Amino acid sequence: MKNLQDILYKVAIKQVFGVTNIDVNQIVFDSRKIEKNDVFIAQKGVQVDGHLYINKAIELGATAIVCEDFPSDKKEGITYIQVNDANVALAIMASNFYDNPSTKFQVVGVTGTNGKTTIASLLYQLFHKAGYKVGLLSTVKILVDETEFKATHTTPDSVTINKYLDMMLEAGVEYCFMEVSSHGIHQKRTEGLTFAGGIFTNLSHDHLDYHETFAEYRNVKKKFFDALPKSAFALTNIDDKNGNFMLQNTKAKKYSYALKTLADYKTRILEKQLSGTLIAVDGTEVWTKLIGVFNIYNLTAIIATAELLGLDNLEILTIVSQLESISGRFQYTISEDGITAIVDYAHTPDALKNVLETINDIRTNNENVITVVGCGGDRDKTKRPKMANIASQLSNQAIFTSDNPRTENAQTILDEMEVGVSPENYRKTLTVLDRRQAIKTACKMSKTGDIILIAGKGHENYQEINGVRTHFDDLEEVTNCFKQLKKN
Ligand SMILES: CC(=O)N[C@H]1[C@@H](OP(=O)(O)OP(=O)(O)OC[C@H]2O[C@@H](n3ccc(=O)[nH]c3=O)[C@H](O)[C@@H]2O)O[C@H](CO)[C@@H](O)[C@@H]1O[C@H](C)C(=O)N[C@@H](C)C(=O)N[C@H](CCC(=O)O)C(=O)O
Ligand SMILES: Nc1ncnc2c1ncn2[C@@H]1O[C@H](COP(=O)(O)OP(=O)(O)OP(=O)(O)O)[C@@H](O)[C@H]1O
Ligand SMILES: N[C@H](CCC[C@H](N)C(=O)O)C(=O)O
Ligand SMILES: [Mg+2]
Repeated sequence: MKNLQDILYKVAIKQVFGVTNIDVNQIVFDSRKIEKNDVFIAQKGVQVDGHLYINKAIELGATAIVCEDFPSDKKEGITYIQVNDANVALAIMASNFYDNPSTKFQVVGVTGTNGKTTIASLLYQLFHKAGYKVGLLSTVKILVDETEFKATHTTPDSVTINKYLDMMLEAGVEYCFMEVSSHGIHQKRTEGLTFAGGIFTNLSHDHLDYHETFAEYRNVKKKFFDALPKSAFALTNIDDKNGNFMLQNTKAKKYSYALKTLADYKTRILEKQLSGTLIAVDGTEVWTKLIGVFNIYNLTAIIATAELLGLDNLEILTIVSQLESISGRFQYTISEDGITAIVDYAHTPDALKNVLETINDIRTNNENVITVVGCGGDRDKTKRPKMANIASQLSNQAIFTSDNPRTENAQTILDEMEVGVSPENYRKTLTVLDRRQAIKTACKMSKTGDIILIAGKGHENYQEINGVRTHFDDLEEVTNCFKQLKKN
């Protein structure tokens, strides 16, 4: 139980009806989860308006309501609090409820279109190997020291974030690395948190269904840096054309990293292979198992962050050479016949282009690159033709298939992808609706030395069709195909 007055500290309140000096059980924003003496926050969502569920919440036991508009029929004995922005109020209340855990240890946020999971997870690994207790909030999983929890979002809602930060504190965690998605910033899920630092990776096309324009998407990302406190560091990739823009109005101490431009932290690539990359950091040569120029950007951000958080330089570089790649990020397996299959979470045009360029860069002979790729349903439709164009342009064979059609018609998604293929590349493309069959087709079409890229799902272990998720794992599928082919 917490006193409502205490958890309302710093919330911009417009009007109060009833008493605030009462004890509340939990902060809940979904009426279906209300229990006795909870406080219900009514959010104006994307699908529905939470204000419609105020009375339902009261029926189930809510004693206090936080909302943007007062209902016309206020119930006796219930406290109503009117706020300007229910999402902000929720975030501040959630932080207060757990006694502001983010102020008590170092929380670092990573934002940008691609590379958030990679950077946050590798920072977790690095600090863990350096002997610290670490926390992670990522697309793939949540880690409280070594205990793993399932992630449902890249950036969870503010109650969930603070709940895990509190658990981390209890477990003696000193550093937490978390992904900060554009949806998260826009829906104020990270409002009220005190960050020790912020990292910008890059900005390219994604989520233009939600943010409508690229400028709006870019401005949302910038807001994360605008809100950083003076005590924090703000680290940006200045090789990215929006790198400087992100830090324009931040109060935090500004730092930059790059591979090309002059920057505070700079890395040079010396040698690229399928087994890893040789890099030079401040004149020291380091071998890393990570592959692809984009991953060297990620690594540079990681090295800079570890330094900014006070780790010893030599220790950082020693650990960097031991870092393991993240599940579903350029994860590869080689068949007995010498066919390489790479599973990668590239689900944006830029990521797909980077991964295919990396593959083309490291392949040593004239073997074929076969790409299996799809685009998610109920997501940015303008990505579809672009991704199909990139896949067909940069591969010898592109097989378009399904990737979580969700509530959309899977064939329609494929039709929308195909529109992006230039006429000279038509002959290199094929559509196979069923992802399992598409992977099988790729395996059958390949011969020794060929590289199969299976893009878009990475670590995901499901395929979502019409709201139903069934088990599906790209790596598992291709491994099975390899075994089958061997038998035949
Ligand atoms: C588009 C989007 O971001 N939606 C998020 C949003 O849901 P919503 O606005 O649709 O909610 P809604 O259904 O309209 O309901 C509005 C309010 O009424 C409440 N309600 C609703 C029904 C009811 O019976 N009672 C009730 O109280 C809801 O709890 C909610 O508070 O708020 C919910 C609660 O926090 C989120 O779970 C939900 O994430 C959905 C599931 C989602 O898929 N989000 C994705 C797009 C997302 O956030 N992705 C980013 C990563 C993107 C990336 O960078 O790649 C992420 O951070 O994960
Ligand atoms: N720095 C980078 N620049 C461009 N592409 C990258 C970078 N890092 C990773 N990628 C590509 O993007 C894919 C997704 O990487 P990652 O999961 O780290 O990104 P993310 O930002 O967490 O994505 P999400 O928005 O889904 O959480 C990778 O599989 C790889 O193809
Ligand atoms: N965070 C991204 C992941 C996309 C992954 C892809 N497999 C898909 O389902 O579209 C999103 O929710 O848009
Ligand atoms: Mg992620």
